[in-house]
Amino acid sequence: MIETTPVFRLSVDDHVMIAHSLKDPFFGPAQRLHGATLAITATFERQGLDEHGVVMDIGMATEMLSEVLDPLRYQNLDEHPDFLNKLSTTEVVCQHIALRLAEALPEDHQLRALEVAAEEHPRARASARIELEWGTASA
Ligand SMILES: Nc1nc2c(c(=O)[nH]1)N=C([C@H](O)[C@H](O)COP(=O)(O)OP(=O)(O)OP(=O)(O)O)CN2
Repeated sequence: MIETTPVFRLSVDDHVMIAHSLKDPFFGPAQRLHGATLAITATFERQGLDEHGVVMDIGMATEMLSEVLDPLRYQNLDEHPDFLNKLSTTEVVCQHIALRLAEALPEDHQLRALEVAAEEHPRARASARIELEWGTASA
């Protein structure tokens, strides 16, 4: 009989509309200013469940993701202070959201990782995963 405590994952979704330009010849026409609607999934991971039988409360996870996305909504990332002198690729946006979520977690979160995925269009997705150590994040 297998007795290992499972790793559980809870995911919540949201979306964010942004504009940006990717100022590197690598990106061809996307060097010009263009818009994107990113469908965001945040996944929280925990070994075992808490005393309520959950990874974390869905309402709390949904609210945290929404609050982290609020400063990005309808923004031109070329002008956003957190993306100055950065290429705001989907990967970099995922990293940014993941770090902000990690910072927003309560100190006693007991999670072991979180992951943020962004769907740029139905055929392209990127994600960033952060391993957590009880309140501290390592990228
Ligand atoms: N790994 C990534 N590659 C690209 C990203 C990204 O965020 N991560 N972003 C873009 C553009 O912002 C845009 O989403 C797509 O631009 P496009 O020129 O249409 O790029 P494609 O690679 O889809 O198509 P091409 O055949 O290269 O024109 C681009 N890449």
